Amino acid sequence: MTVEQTGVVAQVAGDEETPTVASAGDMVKAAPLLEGELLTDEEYRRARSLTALAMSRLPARWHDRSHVSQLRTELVRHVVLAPARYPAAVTRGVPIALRTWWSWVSVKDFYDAAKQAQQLANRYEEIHRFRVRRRWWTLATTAGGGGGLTIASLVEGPVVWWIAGAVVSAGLAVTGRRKDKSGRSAVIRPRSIAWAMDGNNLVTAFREAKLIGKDEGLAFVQLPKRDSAGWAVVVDLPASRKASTAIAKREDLASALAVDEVQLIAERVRGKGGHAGRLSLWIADDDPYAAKPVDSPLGDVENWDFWQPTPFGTTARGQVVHLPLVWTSLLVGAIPRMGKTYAARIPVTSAALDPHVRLIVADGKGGKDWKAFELVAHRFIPNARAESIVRLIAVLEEVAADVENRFGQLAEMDDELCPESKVTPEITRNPVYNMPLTVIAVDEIQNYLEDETPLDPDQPKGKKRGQRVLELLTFIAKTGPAAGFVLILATQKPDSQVIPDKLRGQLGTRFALKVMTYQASETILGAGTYKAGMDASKLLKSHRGVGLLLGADGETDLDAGEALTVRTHLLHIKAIRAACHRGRALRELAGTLTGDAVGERQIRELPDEVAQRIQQSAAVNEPSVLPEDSEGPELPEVLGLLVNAIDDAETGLVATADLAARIGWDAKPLGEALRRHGVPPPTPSRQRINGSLHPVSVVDLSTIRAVVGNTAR
Ligand SMILES: Nc1ncnc2c1ncn2[C@@H]1O[C@H](COP(=O)(O)OP(=O)(O)OP(=O)(O)O)[C@@H](O)[C@H]1O
Repeated sequence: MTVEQTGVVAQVAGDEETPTVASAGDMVKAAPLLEGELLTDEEYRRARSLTALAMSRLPARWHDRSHVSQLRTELVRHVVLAPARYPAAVTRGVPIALRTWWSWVSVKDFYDAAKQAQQLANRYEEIHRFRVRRRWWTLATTAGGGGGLTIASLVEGPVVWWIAGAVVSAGLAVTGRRKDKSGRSAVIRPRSIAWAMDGNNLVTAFREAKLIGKDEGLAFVQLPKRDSAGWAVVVDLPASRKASTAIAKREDLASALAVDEVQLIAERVRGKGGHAGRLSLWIADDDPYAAKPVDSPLGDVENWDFWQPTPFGTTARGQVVHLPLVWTSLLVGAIPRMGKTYAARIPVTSAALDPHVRLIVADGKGGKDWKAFELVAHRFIPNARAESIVRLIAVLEEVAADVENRFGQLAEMDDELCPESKVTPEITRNPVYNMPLTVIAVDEIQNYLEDETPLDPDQPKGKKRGQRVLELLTFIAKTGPAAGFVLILATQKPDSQVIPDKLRGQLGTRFALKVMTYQASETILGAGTYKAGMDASKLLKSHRGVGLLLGADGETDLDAGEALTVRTHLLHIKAIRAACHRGRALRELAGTLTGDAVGERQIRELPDEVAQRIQQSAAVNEPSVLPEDSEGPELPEVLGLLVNAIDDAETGLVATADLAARIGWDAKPLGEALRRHGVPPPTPSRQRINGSLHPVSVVDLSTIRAVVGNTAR
């Protein structure tokens, strides 16, 4: 028996009766007698790594005790079925052997090749010579073999014939054996992961998933071995096969390996030692997200430096994922109750714990989820009621002015202090410059963006409040990061109407928890992510707090183009409140508690020149309104009618039939007229919109606007 202690391997002397000592009639049991050799830490480590190395050389199935019973079952099955299978295999083998012999004796390959090359007449004599020679060979072998066996049987008895028969029948059985197709049919029990990890089975799985061709194989860079609660293996795909394709087809591979896709973690090996065809697989024994979530370390820390990446969650393999947010912004999206607010609050809590961060929080849901941040927030918008939306607009205008102002200040600073026209930790922490890192968190952002109330009550057709919020957020997201502004936006309605491309494109880090459709997943993660195998609609509803994290702007350490599946740390409201109390105390000490948190609710007005610049920035992205007087003699009739029929706030796709009804036309002539006047249909031209059961013909309003704008110019 070996007892393992840290750094020590001791040998127990045996299992003899433990010595006892008699004292005053009592029998006292002495400690077991140990005999051992003391090892240094280094020797112990080396011994362990040699064992691990030796283990890794064994076939994967031998690592796993549970697999033994599966092997036993398979063996018993083969033995039981053998008496029935053997004669059948021999029977199948006879015609195959005869066919093969006939093909050889008639020199079929040579004959066919000559015929195909139209050389049969020239070659016939040669072929005939071969045929005669092979017939003689057959005759000689049969006669020789038969004669030899007859003589041997006269000497040794009939056993010779039995042996010869056994050999020939075994040969025929091998020829006629049914080549088991790999796959589930050959296995009567569910396959274990250890079984799938055996080299050949892994190659078969890759073939079945169509990740490699029938004749291709895998090169094992690291043989399958146990790695925490799962199996790890690194393979090189055949030349020209890409690891990214394998990642995109993870579900097919999981099916071929007979595991749930949540158990299969496939990653490219990058950097030194990696290349585009090197794939690392980790297959968890069980659902890695079923375990208890890890508590956030932010619950325990006294303070935090927001310049440092925030611990955000863990991967399936238990590695901690840190989220750097300076220079970038975060978008979190999911269906309700999947952990969106919990996820968004993690970086906001780390900001609350840094006394040099200015916090602006808008809670579009309006409840207690964000209330604790009122203790530290420079601006706090508690809900999405009318007065709150008006205030949010004013707050964002104040921020936009601050963004502009900071760039002016940075331009004036000496090169030593500001080498790159960007804020630095020194600048953001020094109250003299008044340029703290500023985190703007907006939960349930759709409740603000969908507000259709006109900004100016006297102009009912003018800009809507939602449009204004979008315009300001886009401006801040686009211009603000270098000046120290970070946006953290969360929504339970991730569609392109709510988060248009022009805003989403500015948010460099995206976290998609469970959503219902792959389109919603793409709205959060970005176009092309579904095709690359990133689909948050495939996440399970039981996996709260689990999402795909993608760094899309190269500013973070996250891999652009490859989302990481992360389960967020758990940070309950109680811990957040305590963190906010600590953050408030730290701010009081540093003299950085400002704004709403100390009752200073007055908001500065937006200077005219900044308002104009925001306007210009919004106009570059998309003309938000149709040209005022675009109804002129040169505007075709259909476009003239549409100018009046389309609301300024409307964007995106509209059903052609709907648009036609507004101007009293039929859909078909409208479609034809639009095409005639240079308004091409979107791709695809028929789509499901507004919950329609079937795809309907659609028109893109921005294309109409662009054509009207060009025609009217
Ligand atoms: N990392 C996590 N692990 C386990 N459970 C979590 C995790 N994060 C959040 N949850 C659980 O998920 C539930 C929903 O979280 P949250 O309130 O953040 O959802 P939401 O998406 O914001 O919902 P809603 O849209 O209704 O506000 C919470 O009860 C929480 O306990």
